[in-house]
Amino acid sequence: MQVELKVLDARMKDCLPAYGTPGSAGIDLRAALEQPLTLQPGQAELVPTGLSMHLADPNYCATILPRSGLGHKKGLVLGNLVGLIDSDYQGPLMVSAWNRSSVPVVIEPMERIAQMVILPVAHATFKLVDEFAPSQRGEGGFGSTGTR
Ligand SMILES: O=c1ccn([C@H]2C[C@H](O)[C@@H](COP(=O)(O)OP(=O)(O)OP(=O)(O)O)O2)c(=O)[nH]1
Ligand SMILES: [Mg+2]
Repeated sequence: MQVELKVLDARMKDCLPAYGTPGSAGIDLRAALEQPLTLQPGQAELVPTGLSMHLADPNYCATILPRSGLGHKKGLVLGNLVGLIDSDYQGPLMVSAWNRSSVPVVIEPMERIAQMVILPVAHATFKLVDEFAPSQRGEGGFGSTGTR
């Protein structure tokens, strides 16, 4: 699919979003910062990506996810846990960077801090009923199947 993209920070022209390998699901997003940003333990800040994007097709959305290495090793994850980009959103793409670790984390300008995955979306309509057709699970949930 082709998606319209605007470069809001001229530095991004030299590193337009792209899949790292043919099999990559995510596109890394960079921090369009003027100077390094230090996040204290527990601190979250909105970091601009220097880009805006218009998916336009309501059958798709984009999600912003942590990068595994940063999330696991440094504790740099997302303040909203997962970012959801609506197909009609045209504003600046932002990353809520959250330092969930117990030591300060420094984000360098243009560092790849998160990744974006574009996903299909189903739009439901809801039909009110009094009873559901029986299913194997029924109302069991929240650990009802045990751990082994
Ligand atoms: O990590 C994120 C999450 C959201 N957005 C933008 C795109 C998205 O389409 C819009 C609204 O996001 P969402 O619906 O999750 O936030 P909300 O708090 O419900 O705001 P709104 O009332 O604007 O829908 O904000 C980002 O740039 N980065
Ligand atoms: Mg919303």
